[in-house]
Amino acid sequence: MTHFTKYQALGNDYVVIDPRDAAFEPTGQDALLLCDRNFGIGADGVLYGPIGPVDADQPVRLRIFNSDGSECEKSGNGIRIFALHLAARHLPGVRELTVRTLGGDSPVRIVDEQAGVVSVGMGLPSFDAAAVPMLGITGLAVEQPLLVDGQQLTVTALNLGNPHAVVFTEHPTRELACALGPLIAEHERFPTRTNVQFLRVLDRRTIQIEVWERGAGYTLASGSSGCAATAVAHRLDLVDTGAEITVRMAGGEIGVTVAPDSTVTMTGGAEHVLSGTLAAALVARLGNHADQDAVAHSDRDAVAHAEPAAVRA
Ligand SMILES: N[C@H](CCC[C@H](N)C(=O)O)C(=O)O
Repeated sequence: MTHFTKYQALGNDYVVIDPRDAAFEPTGQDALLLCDRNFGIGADGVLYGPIGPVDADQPVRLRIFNSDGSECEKSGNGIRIFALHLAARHLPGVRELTVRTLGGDSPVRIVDEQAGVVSVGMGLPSFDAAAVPMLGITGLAVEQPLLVDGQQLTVTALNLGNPHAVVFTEHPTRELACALGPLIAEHERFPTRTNVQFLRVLDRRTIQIEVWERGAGYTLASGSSGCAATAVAHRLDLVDTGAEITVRMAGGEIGVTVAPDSTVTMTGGAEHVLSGTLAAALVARLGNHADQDAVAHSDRDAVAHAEPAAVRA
């Protein structure tokens, strides 16, 4: 029996596959199928962990996949969700732990398990173009011109474990995110693609963003995006240092603090939505099973081709 759980954080939803419940380690193709809202469970991404021993004093390993099957280095909402899963299943009563992803180690504090409130140290942003990576410039990727579909935009790009590109706008809307997001996310100057935020600073303690995620498309919220946008507003001295900045997103709000040394901390909610069991026929198509037959492959191809064009547009 392969069990899964599903959580959402401000409408950004993740399927959690726990190695204790699953006889397979998901591949990108598996994530694509699990995230498919028609052929699978439906989610913006898949979290696979804890990988290896679980000990509150040691970093706990997590792999993160986007809904297009790509693996990403980090997810702010994903780490908060994973922390709640760990607290519920593996580390009852533990309030502080470290989550290790491809994007580095994130210190986590469970502020209120009942309410699902978790705080995550998201690290130090790097605005160095080489670190983002953003091609075509040397030095800082701050307020750089970017030609998108004949339009000259100004973007500030940064790496916070994963890549982000922030565009200021007076009117952050879903329509704008869906129109320009994919063009920036897939722009040739971002060789590893990028998450994209459309940012409006409302006052020195409040910002608003709309998000186009690399590998997932339009999402209602993104933790790392909220942190990236706050870091950009902070870099340009538009928000206060050391104060909790409220980040408004379509699915809800998180709080982000930029410390005097520029490290970023995020606090926000998440909740367990459902637990379920994957059907045996579906499980047979997941993981690196030696017995996969041609039918299983063609099924998965069908799912891949059924992905909405917008996801990879
Ligand atoms: N939803 C995530 C972002 C996932 C990042 C992913 N889309 C990528 O870097 O490819 C978050 O809350 O931070």
